Amino acid sequence: MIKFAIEFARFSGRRGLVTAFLVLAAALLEGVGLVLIVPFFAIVVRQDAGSGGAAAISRALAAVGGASAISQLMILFAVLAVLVVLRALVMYARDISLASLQSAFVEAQKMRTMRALAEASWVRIVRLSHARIVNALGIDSHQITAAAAHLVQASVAVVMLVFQAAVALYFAPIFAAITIGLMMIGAAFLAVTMRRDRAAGGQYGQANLDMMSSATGFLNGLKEAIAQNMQVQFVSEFESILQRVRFHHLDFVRRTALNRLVFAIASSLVAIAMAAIGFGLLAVSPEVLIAQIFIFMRMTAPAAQLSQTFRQLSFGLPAFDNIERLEIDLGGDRVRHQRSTTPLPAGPVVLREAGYRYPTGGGVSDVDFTIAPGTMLGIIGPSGSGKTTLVDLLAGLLMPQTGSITVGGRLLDETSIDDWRQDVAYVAQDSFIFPDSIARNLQWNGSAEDETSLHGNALRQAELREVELREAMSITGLDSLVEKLPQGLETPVGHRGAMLSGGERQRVAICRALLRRPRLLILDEATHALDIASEARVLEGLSNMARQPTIILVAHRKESLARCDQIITVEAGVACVQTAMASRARL
Ligand SMILES: Nc1ncnc2c1ncn2[C@@H]1O[C@H](COP(=O)(O)OP(=O)(O)OP(=O)(O)O)[C@@H](O)[C@H]1O
Repeated sequence: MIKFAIEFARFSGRRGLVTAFLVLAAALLEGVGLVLIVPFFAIVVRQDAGSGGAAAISRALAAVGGASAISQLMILFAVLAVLVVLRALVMYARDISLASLQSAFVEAQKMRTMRALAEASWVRIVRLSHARIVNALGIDSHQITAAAAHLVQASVAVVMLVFQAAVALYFAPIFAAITIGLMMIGAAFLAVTMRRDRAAGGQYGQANLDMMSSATGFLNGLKEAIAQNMQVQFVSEFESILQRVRFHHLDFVRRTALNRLVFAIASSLVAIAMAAIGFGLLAVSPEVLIAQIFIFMRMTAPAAQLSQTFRQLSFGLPAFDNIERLEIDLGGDRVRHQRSTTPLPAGPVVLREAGYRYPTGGGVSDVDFTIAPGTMLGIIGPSGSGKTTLVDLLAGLLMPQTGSITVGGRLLDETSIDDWRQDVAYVAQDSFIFPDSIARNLQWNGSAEDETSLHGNALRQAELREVELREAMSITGLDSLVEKLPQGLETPVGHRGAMLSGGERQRVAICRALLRRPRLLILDEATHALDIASEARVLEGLSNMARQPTIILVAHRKESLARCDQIITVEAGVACVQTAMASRARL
């Protein structure tokens, strides 16, 4: 909790100080209103306010012209009315300030998680379940929003309580001391309960994560599930997880409600005991006794609030721990290397004894070959032989554990990898398609803005982009598809491109990759959904491009590799190079 509080305080900075000032001002105004209760009672019951602070207020009222009880009451009402308005204004500013602080904090948390995800290495990302990330940005963040609110409420309650305790000590020292003593005992019990609440919050968080995993699993396999009538299984699994979520939540709510009930009963009993002792044993005057019991009751409210708030905070804190663990798992704790701004030199991609092995033993070793710029390299091999690992090394998703990869003579390492990725376009066999129009999907290519636009020649740039778009659409055959569609490029493609065929989705993905103007285009079984003739047309178009990128083509069909200048056969993690002639002869 202290860690969370420190992080929140550090984030809040000057804005936090202003908010704290408003919180304090609201508490002070509440306390001043409380002080006026004693003279009110004194005036109503009789004209003697006793001694101490109450008498001082009474004397002050008399001095400002309140000679009679009625005029003193009128002055008190006027002061109270001003205080109520002032307090309402301060609370208005306080609530707005608190809410904006709280949402800014949660927004910053979410952005940190998103950045950690964006900057994480591929090795770390593949180990994580998507549900964990979605859960962190959804339910966990929601819990943190609530925890931040509870932290602020707890600070407000502490300030109010301290102030009210000071007022109570001044007006009714014995009763106030008894109340503070009782609160200390309550605090000791609270510490024990908070540990239990934190454990309950952890179980609740785990149940929510399981729910998210089940939902994403179902969504990812929706088609297969429906086709095989497996919805019932998913639904019943989901239902049992929901029951767990409900159980942990209700258990916590039940315990906090019980806590509130016990607190209310105990404080009422203490108030009755105070009245009995004060009136019977100590012979305290009725107006002073009523005022003191009133003050006691007012003190119990922030105390009860404080106890509830601390419990809610403990219940919500595991979400903060989850996000922190997620960021560590994503590598958020590691120091980012300084990004290089130097483009990689032109020249071949050279692999020298490059290797990458997963802890399970899979991967590739001792890979040696050179890819000349503008050539087409084919990669073939049985399933699980290491093709994807080799491609991930070339794309810079994995760093070689042994040997090296150079581009134009420059070593691919942490300092050059971002520049290299700028030059790479990667198309997977099931590329991601956004639930938007074809045009919007093509715009998501991440290419750098053309230099000409920086010099104000936007029209020229638009013409260039138009020419490139037409060329890319013609190579991929997307032009004839778009012609047939009633809304053309503006046709929506549905969730994950469900309104397109597998081959059409691949055409969109390759077209999008070409618009990136890549230096290296990786087609990782990216044409397998096209029929042989269509695939041949796309590959022919690619090899006839005016500015042909270096192309790496991973394929299972031997026909797909007919245009390759070089073919790598990967078997059990060992890559064997064949020249074009030899490889075509073997195919
Ligand atoms: N993230 C990973 N962690 C552990 N082992 C992995 C990981 N990714 C792949 N492997 C293992 O490494 C080996 C090579 O996998 P890879 O994906 O490179 O093969 P592939 O030739 O691309 O297979 P396919 O044609 O079926 O896609 C396999 O035995 C696989 O189980």
